[in-house]
Parts: sequence; C-alpha cells; structure tokens
Amino acid sequence: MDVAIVMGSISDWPNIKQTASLLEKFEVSFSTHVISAHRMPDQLQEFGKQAKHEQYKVIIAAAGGAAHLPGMLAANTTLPVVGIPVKTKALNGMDSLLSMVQMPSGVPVATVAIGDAGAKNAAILAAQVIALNNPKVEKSLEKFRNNQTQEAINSNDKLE
Ligand SMILES: Nc1c(C(=O)O)ncn1[C@@H]1O[C@H](COP(=O)(O)O)[C@@H](O)[C@H]1O
Repeated sequence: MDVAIVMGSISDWPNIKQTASLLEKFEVSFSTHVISAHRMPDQLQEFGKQAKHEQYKVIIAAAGGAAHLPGMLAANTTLPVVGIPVKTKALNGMDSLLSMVQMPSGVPVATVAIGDAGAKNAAILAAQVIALNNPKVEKSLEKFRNNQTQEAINSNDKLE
C-alpha cells in the first residue's frame, strides 16, 4: 500500500471516508486504521516506526480535539504526514487545527483545512506525492484538475 489513513477514532470515519473515496478515484492504494495516540500509545508508536518498512510513502492522519495523533506519528517516522483536523462540536475544529498545525520546528505535519475541503485536499496532496513515481496516478490527477477547471468554466452558464 502507498498510503496509510490513520484516524483517532471510528467516529472520524464519516468525515474521512471522502479521503478514501478520492484516493480510490486516483487509483492510489491505501489502508485504513483506527490508532489513537492517547488511547493506544504503544500501537501508535509501533505503527509509526514500522510504516517505512511496510512500504508506505505517505501517512494521512485525521483527529479531532486534542489532536496529537498526527504529530506523534510524525515523531515516529520520517515519512511525510498529512494532518486532517476533524471538525468538533465544542470548538468547530479550531482545537484540532491548532494542535496539529503548530508543530515544533523539526517535526512537520502538513496540515490541511478543517472539514470537507481538508479531507479532500489530504487525498489530493498524498496522490501528488505518489504521482511523482507513478504515471497512472499522475494521469488521474491531471484528469481531475481538467474536469475541475471545466466545471468552473461551465458554471458561468448558470449565471443569470
Ligand atoms: N485526537 C484524538 C486522539 C489522539 O490524538 O490520539 N485519539 C482520539 N482522538 C479524537 O477524539 C475524538 C473523539 O473520539 P471518540 O468519538 O472516540 O470519543 C475523535 O475526533 C478522535 O480523532
């Protein structure tokens, strides 16, 4: 598998399944996991340490609230980690965003936006990394971009 999607909880899945759907669309191979840094610290550390041996190229890590999961994965691997801040009821995801975007120098998490745009952009970002060595994925990305451009152009027809 090229990409690992790791979530802090199964409750993140309704948001994160769109990340998985987009990876499928780009024909990027991926696996999905629930591994909480807080609730499963040993498993989280083990996963981070083994990720490179497992041949993953990118890790997408989604978590809400005190979202330490992406940072702790990043601390345990040199693979690129894309962080998705999951929207929360209490603070609308600002808590998730700030806990992953403000990483200390030396241990980056490539943090995307809160919510649907971020969940999709994480998949696109991961696919862009995979496309560097995979012409099929590169083609899928180009097609996606061209369709997006065409849809934006066509939306002019809807203006009155
Ligand atoms: N932020 C973390 C971590 C972590 O960072 O280790 N583990 C779970 N969570 C988050 O807690 C929220 C509520 O989880 P539950 O619904 O399971 O109580 C989820 O958004 C999850 O990502």
